[in-house]
This record gives sequence, structure tokens and C-alpha cells, in this order.
Amino acid sequence: MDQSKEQRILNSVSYNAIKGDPESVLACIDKYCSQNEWAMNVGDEKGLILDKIVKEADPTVALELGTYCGYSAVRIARLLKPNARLFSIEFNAEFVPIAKEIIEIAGLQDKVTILEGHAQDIIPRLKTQYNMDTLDFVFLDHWKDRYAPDTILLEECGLLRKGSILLADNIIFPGAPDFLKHVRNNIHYECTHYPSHLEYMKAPDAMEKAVYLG
Ligand SMILES: Cc1ccc(Cc2cc(O)c(O)c(C(=O)NC/C=C/[C@H]3O[C@@H](n4cnc5c(N)ncnc54)[C@H](O)[C@@H]3O)c2)cc1
Ligand SMILES: [Mg+2]
Repeated sequence: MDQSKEQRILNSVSYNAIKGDPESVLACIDKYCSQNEWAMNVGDEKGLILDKIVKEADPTVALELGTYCGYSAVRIARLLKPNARLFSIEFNAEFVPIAKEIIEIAGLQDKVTILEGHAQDIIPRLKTQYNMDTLDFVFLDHWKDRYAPDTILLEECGLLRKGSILLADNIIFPGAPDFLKHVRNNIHYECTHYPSHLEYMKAPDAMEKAVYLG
């Protein structure tokens, strides 16, 4: 059985990245996915927007929906202060071990916990099972039609507080119209649009920041 694209990305990181150096892990994935095989990592251009918002949020507890290979988990976790933690939800059993390995090569395994399963099943358990109060930062990068229902679920589960920052990838491509409809023109959110491009391509894309106002 030949290897998957995600396994080939891990091979490249394992062979080329400097152990314990998140920057080299990110650079290796971006190089591989620009030159060899495109993959749906947030990438270097939108990654700079992600960096900016994570620095602004300076989260103690962060959540990511859609780990995939762990690129954005490394991107976020490398900016977290010592006692801060990232929880990343992923339901594809093939991707979980690959992401864990990539996060470990980056030396960030103590900051990132991958929760295997569907976001809609795990979110309602975050307070009880993971002793969570509220979330300071949420990165949405999973199936685009799940952004809106899972945001509503976060609200209903009392996981958002005044000032919680949501950042959503792919607002233009593939697009997340229901999410935009939910957060824009909604008195409970203050939104900001960040135009950019699809990872490793010239096609337009964008990210949307939505600050929960309580
Ligand atoms: C053909 C084609 C390729 C790429 C594009 C462009 C493009 C560009 C991008 O930046 C993209 O993020 C995407 C995109 O589709 N992302 C979906 C990402 C899913 C990951 O999250 C996981 N997951 C999905 N739903 C859930 C869920 N409920 N609970 C837990 N994990 C979930 C999956 O298991 C994957 O690990 C697409 C457009 C068209
Ligand atoms: Mg994406």
C-alpha cells in the first residue's frame, strides 16, 4: 500500500526539519507543499495573519477545529506563553498520528493536545472532561459547512466569553457563507476581514476574525 500525501509530508519533515525547531518544521512543510504536493495547510501567507491574531489574543486556552497534519497547531503553539495550551480536534484517524509526530518534531508536544473525534461531539465535553472554563482563541479550519453550527455550539456550551477571538480560514475559497451570515450583522460579534490568497496559490482567499462580545 503506497503512502498517503500526508505521510509523505511527515517523511519530508522528519528528514529535513531541525528537531525542536518549529520554524524549520513550518518552512519544511511550506517548501514541500509549494514544490511537490499541494496540501490544505493554512500556509505561510495566511499563516502570518494567524500569527498576528494569536499574538493579539495571547491565549491561555486555545482551540483548533481541524488539525489535519498539525501545521497550524505548530504555528499557534510556537507563540503560546509557558502555561498556555492548545487543544486541536481531528476526526480522521489517519491524520492524528501524523499530526502528533509533526508536533513532536517541532518540540511542542507539551503544549498541544489532539482530541480525536468530531468537533460536534467533543465541544460539549470540553468543560467537564478537560476542565475548561472559557476559550481565549478558536481557529476554525475544518469542513467549511461546520464553521457555523460549531460556533453556535461553542456559544451554547458557554465556552465563549467577552473578548474570545474566533479566526476562520477559507472565507473566500472554499468559502463559509453560513459562518459569515452568523457572525456579521450580529450584535454579539465584532468582525474583521483579512484578504489574502489560497495557500501556495495565487487564487484569492481570506480569513475572518470574529470577537465575541458576550
Ligand atoms: C479539492 C479541493 C482541495 C482544497 C481546496 C481548498 C481548501 C483550502 C483550505 O485551506 C481548506 O482548509 C480546505 C478544506 O476543505 N479544509 C477542510 C479541513 C478538514 C480537516 O479537518 C478535519 N475535520 C473536518 N471536519 C471535522 C469535524 N467536524 N471534527 C473534527 N475534524 C474535522 C478533517 O479530517 C481534515 O483534517 C480546502 C478546495 C478544493
Ligand atoms: Mg484552510
